Amino acid sequence: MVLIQVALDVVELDRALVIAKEAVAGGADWVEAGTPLIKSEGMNAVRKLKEAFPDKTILADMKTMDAGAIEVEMAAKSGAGVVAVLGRADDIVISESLLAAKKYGVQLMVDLISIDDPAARAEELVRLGVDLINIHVGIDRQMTGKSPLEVLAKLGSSCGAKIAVAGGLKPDTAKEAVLMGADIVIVGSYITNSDHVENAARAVRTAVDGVAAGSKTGTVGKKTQEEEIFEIFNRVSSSNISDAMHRKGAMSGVSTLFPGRKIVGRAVTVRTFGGDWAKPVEAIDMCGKGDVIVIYNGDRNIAMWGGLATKTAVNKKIAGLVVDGAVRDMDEMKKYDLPVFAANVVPNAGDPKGLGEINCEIKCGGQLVNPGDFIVADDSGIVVVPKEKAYEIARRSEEVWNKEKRILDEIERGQSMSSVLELLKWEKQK
Ligand SMILES: O=C([C@H](O)CO)[C@H](O)[C@H](O)COP(=O)(O)O
Repeated sequence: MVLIQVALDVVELDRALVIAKEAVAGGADWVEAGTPLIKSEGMNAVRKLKEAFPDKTILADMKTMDAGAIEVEMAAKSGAGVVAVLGRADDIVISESLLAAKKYGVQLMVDLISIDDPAARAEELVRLGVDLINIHVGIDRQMTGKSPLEVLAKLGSSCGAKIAVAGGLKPDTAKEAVLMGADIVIVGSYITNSDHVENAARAVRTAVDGVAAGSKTGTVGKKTQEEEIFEIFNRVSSSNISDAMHRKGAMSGVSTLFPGRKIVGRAVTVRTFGGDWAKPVEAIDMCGKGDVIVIYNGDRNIAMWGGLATKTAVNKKIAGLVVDGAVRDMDEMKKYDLPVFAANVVPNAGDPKGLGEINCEIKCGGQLVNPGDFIVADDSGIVVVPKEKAYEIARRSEEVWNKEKRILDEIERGQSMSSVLELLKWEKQK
């Protein structure tokens, strides 16, 4: 039977115990004290998990790089049945860890996270006596689109050890991993950030067991990164994205004119001056469906956009308009289905002189915007996501969104925000 290991990558022990209970109820076999939990709570996390689940295998994800014997001993004596060390550690560390594992009657899992040639390292590890290897793509690399299935595919049919797979797995990709030979699927955030942990664990269990029962399975429908970016940005908020960008990227002094309307799209940039509306209007013709016109006007007291331009933009199915400047004809714009974000609304407009340019780097709301950058704008504000980082930021903002959903769930269950987040414990030490 394929095993499901729930990875408790949370820092609060109380939350970890609650999540573990629900995950086990949903079908998880092994319970992992994740590295963040171990760093936060030490071996107490392993002890408490073993106390709570005496019949379950507890894995301590130590990510050991040195002093393997001591770390394996520590985890084993605390109740771990499996201890995870890093495959990047020296062979002597692996050998010492294996000796300690045998001495204390526990299994050793060796994690191939960030290994350049996983197939070659797996062979070396098997020669050292390792019999459980984790094909793992870490959280940060996942944000750049890397998948453990790609690594698993390179490993070939068998490397002579049992194979665990970890790294952003969900029911469909867990199923793929089993189809590709995985013996253990390790699932963290899909389960731990779910607002219904038991159901999430059960979805993985059903997917995995379905393969064992020979259920038909197609390959995972691979969305393009662009499709994933749009799907995520349409779901998360500008606040989530700002958090994912460590509070970078948010415009100032520009806000929505029509509350409740959201923009997600790629920027067509325009630089113009003092209300000159020639380039802004010409830019409409250069937009594709779903693009966002982003304008720097340099003067917030003379309009360079109004009702006629808005109607033209709607005809072109443009996603929205963001203006570091003024617009006018609110009465007309209200009739059209175009989200508009601006710095000011005035009745006076400039002339079509043709100064400025289209699709150059501009500053809008204090933020640099380049053609093709992603713009996400909602009632909380406007964030600019550089096109070259868009996939990573989308995935990170999805993580933020998932975590907030989980915290909200606990607040809805009656806990206070400060207790859920253990604020007093994590305040900067005085
Ligand atoms: O080991 C892990 C990661 O390095 C954080 O410690 C995770 O447990 C592992 O990646 C599984 O978690 P997800 O990737 O969130 O499924």
